[in-house]
Amino acid sequence: MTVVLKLGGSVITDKDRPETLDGDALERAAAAVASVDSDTDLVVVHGGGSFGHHNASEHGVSTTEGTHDASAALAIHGAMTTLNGFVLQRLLERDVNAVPVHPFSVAHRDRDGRLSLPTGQIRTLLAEGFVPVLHGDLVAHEGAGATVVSGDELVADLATDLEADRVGLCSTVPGVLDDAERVIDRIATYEDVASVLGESESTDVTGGMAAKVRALLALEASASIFGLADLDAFLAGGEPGTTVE
Ligand SMILES: Nc1ncnc2c1ncn2[C@@H]1O[C@H](COP(=O)(O)OP(=O)(O)OP(=O)(O)O)[C@@H](O)[C@H]1O
Ligand SMILES: C=C(C)CCOP(=O)(O)O
Repeated sequence: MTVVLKLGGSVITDKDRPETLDGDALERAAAAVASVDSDTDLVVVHGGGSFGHHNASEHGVSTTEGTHDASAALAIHGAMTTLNGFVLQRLLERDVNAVPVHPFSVAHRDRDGRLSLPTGQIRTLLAEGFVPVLHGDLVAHEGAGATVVSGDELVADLATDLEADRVGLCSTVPGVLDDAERVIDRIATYEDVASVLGESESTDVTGGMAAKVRALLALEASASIFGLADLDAFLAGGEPGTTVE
């Protein structure tokens, strides 16, 4: 069983305060990840939250607007590796065999923005009993310098390439909400939800919920979007929150 799990940056950080961790939430997420049985091949991806988005926004960098300035690139990538260090540390404290995989070092986009993410190292790490931990990052982008890649995009690529059985996005909301703030149970087409989908309420250069749903609709496997309270339920095999088919 292969599971790809994204821990939303908005969950594990305080998204409104630059470079501030939500230690309690990260602790809860780490405890949930530690409960996954060792037969499961688990890949964790985390987003940026208040690490990465603020830096990217300050430098005018997004998934389509790039930079050729190495110090800007280092500021954005550095914020993400700092957060990655905190995530790894919390996972290791819970005896999760977590190791980092930094997309900036391995992935790239072509001129049309199409992402290539090699997965040989991830497959090998999984086979050797590790839990690879990737994160939203910068990637080399032909003709644009370096642009942002969101954790959601990485999840979609990984899920396809690794033929994941289950895909989960743990966010700060309990699922995709309708205009009465109720969790929508299932989404089959973008048109079903286009009118209620918005961007993130905080600084977010990668498109918030709308981009998430688009990325998940493109997948073969069905995927769940849920809140931290439902992370245990998802990892235990349930389908909490919103299922994107
Ligand atoms: N219809 C909707 N239902 C739920 N959330 C929505 C909706 N429309 C917009 N949003 C926004 O999308 C946000 C979730 O997307 P966001 O990208 O911030 O989450 P994340 O993946 O957890 O964080 P990050 O991108 O930092 O990793 C919610 O906090 C909310 O502000
Ligand atoms: C802003 C950067 C560098 C990464 C964003 O990743 P996301 O939070 O998954 O959208």
